[in-house]
Amino acid sequence: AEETLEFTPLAQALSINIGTPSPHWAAGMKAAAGAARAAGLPWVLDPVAVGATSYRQALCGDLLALEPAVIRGNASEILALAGAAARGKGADSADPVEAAEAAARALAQRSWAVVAVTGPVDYVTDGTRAWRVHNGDPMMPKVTALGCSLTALVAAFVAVEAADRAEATVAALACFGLAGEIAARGASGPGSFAVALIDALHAMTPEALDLGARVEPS
Ligand SMILES: Nc1ncnc2c1ncn2[C@@H]1O[C@H](COP(=O)(O)OP(=O)(O)OP(=O)(O)O)[C@@H](O)[C@H]1O
Ligand SMILES: Cc1ncsc1CCO
Ligand SMILES: [Mg+2]
Repeated sequence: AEETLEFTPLAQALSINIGTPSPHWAAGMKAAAGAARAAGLPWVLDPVAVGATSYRQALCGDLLALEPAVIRGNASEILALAGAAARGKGADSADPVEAAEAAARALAQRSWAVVAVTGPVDYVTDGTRAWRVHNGDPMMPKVTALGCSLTALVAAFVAVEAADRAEATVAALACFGLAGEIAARGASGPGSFAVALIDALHAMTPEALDLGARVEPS
């Protein structure tokens, strides 16, 4: 809260993750989102476990009013954010991605945001266009906070491709999922997988992403 007004304009994009909220953090999040909006910077929202508590629900309501460029969550989080019934278990999803597609479209249409629902096959929509991203590996949901990491990567992609936030989001999801596929080849469990994923992201090239991305319009 003390620094966001000065730090935010130094960035080209902002990622806000409500993972462990409290009033002091919430004030910092709102000040940062407001500073990003004032500076014309895109910002990305990760509504961690939003359906689990009324405090998170209210905080996300306040943050939505500050116009995120992209919202990235699992199916239960997107359902809860859109006001629909969700079965999320804390930060984990208990709903299939398909169950949140209509909620994602509705959320995108009533806000300015591109909405990404992640899971075995990811779904991205700007309210009009939509895509499915097939990249990923079943080891990914066994490492908590990979969704949070992905939201930060979405912010990085939006920072350099602000002209089309939806395409930037799709590319970030394909990149992260493909890195997961590469990491899984050499990993023996979630611990070595997490390390290998960082290495695979570091080694990713535009050519490898073009070859390995599995994206379809929906
Ligand atoms: N069963 C699966 N198979 C393949 N990829 C998956 C699977 N589940 C999730 N992923 C991938 O894992 C990444 C993180 O998405 P996920 O939906 O698990 O986020 P999340 O629930 O917000 O995670 P966290 O809250 O732990 O940060 C995405 O790239 C997604 O495509
Ligand atoms: C960032 C964060 N904070 C609590 S859980 C978590 C990751 C799961 O979303
Ligand atoms: Mg999450």
